[in-house]
Amino acid sequence: MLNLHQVAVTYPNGVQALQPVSAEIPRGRLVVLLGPSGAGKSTLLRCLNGLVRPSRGTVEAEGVGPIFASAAALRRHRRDTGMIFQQHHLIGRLTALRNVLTGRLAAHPGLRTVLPLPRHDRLLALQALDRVGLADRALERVDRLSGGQQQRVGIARAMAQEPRIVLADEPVASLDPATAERVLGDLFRICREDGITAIVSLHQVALARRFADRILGLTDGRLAFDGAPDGLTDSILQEIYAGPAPAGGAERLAAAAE
Ligand SMILES: Nc1ncnc2c1ncn2[C@@H]1O[C@H](COP(=O)(O)OP(=O)(O)OP(=O)(O)O)[C@@H](O)[C@H]1O
Repeated sequence: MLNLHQVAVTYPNGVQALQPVSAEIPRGRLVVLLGPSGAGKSTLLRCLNGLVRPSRGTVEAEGVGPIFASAAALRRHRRDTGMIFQQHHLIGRLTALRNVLTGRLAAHPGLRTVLPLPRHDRLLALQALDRVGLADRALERVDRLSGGQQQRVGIARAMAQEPRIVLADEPVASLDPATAERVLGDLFRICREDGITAIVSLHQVALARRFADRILGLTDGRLAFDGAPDGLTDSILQEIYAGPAPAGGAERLAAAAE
């Protein structure tokens, strides 16, 4: 379970990126964050992984409590939380397996991180690659893989961490539509199989409808929609993407609906 209570963020430059947002996300739920550029999706994800400390409000995680209460709480929460990024943040010259193994480092604090990881970790990493269909590419340099395969390695790295929660910031934004759908399908399938809570920001409404149990729609830092995909009507989409200002609204809505 993840609980956001009145979470608001104002950056030091005065930008109010998030107005008070509250949401309770039960364990295992697959949540998609939608909203136009600048709506606050990344900021919300950064609050959920502890990279941005909210100016107001609290974030609570199951088994941890308020994640900003202490350095130990934040560490515990981060250990439970796998991250997937748009540009994957992989190390190109290392093999897929070595990249996935970095997902195991958090399980070995201190000196263990400079020693070879135990066989158990290598097995977990290989299994994670197998689940995204890349076991046979385990020993290949990551920079020789396609964009979709690299993002699958990113997913495998997050899964090797054995997380309770996965946070992904536009994980398929740089992939072609067919690859994006397959990669996202893999991510949500694994999360569903393992009961992992997933919170994923996307720009594609169709993919959100297809994969999410629940959609959070942000506009101008405000939660404009919180519900099942069925409830995401055209007028709500209009509100999320077009916002109160008409300039450019129709184009943004059309682009998002593609
Ligand atoms: N580190 C920062 N310092 C100051 N302002 C920031 C910072 N990060 C984001 N912002 C501002 O906060 C607002 C929300 O940005 P955020 O990146 O959360 O939106 P987003 O919905 O993820 O957008 P995108 O889809 O383009 O990634 C924007 O106005 C942005 O310019």
